[in-house]
Amino acid sequence: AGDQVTLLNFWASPFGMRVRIALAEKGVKYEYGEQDLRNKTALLLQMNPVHSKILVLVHNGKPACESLIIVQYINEAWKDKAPLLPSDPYQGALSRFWADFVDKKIYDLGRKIWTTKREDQESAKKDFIDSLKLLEGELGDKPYFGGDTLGYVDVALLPFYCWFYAYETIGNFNIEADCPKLIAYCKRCLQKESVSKSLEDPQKVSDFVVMMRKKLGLE
Ligand SMILES: N[C@@H](CCC(=O)N[C@@H](CSO)C(=O)NCC(=O)O)C(=O)O
Repeated sequence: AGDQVTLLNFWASPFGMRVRIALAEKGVKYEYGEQDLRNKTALLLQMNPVHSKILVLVHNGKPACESLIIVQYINEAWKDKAPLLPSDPYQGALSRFWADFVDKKIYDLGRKIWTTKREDQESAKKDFIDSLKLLEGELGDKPYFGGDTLGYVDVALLPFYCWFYAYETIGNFNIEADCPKLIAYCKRCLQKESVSKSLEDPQKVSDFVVMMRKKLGLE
């Protein structure tokens, strides 16, 4: 029998979408295990005992945790197609730098936009746009961050595109107005099936965030 691959995930998680894109790029079939984060199963706690978070990739019974580590694992475990990282060490370091930048900035600033109000939200919006502009500059005129094919940085960043509508709705701003080239890049990448089938519907994500804000007493 072939590889036994299971994903312990939460549908709206941009981290989960990263791994879904990577697995699709590699053509790896997997079982999907949606997790209820308010009522974590023994399996999730057993597979990620340190953070007890999603997502976890379980490959032949062995768990891998942390989305960017999982994407690198996928790239090494299934080498026969769609390399996600350059073989050149320096280019690899640059890719890891920008994926780390996404990890450090985009999730936290995006979360700040929907969990704060007034001046806190305004400063989060500014920092968020500043971060996207840096990424837009790094992309330049390349089709993908790593060059001619979809790679590690694209996998790290693209999932957040389906959260942009939620950020814009709650923050009352327009990302495309400030970062037209980055939005054009996101839309172009969505034409790839590995991306379109891994990202969730922006309206569904936005509805989820509004529900979370109500639960947090922010609306
Ligand atoms: N750095 C990790 C983040 C995972 C995470 O935040 N998972 C969240 C849901 S998605 O926002 C999670 O599992 N939260 C549940 C909890 O914190 O109890 C990664 O890259 O995989």
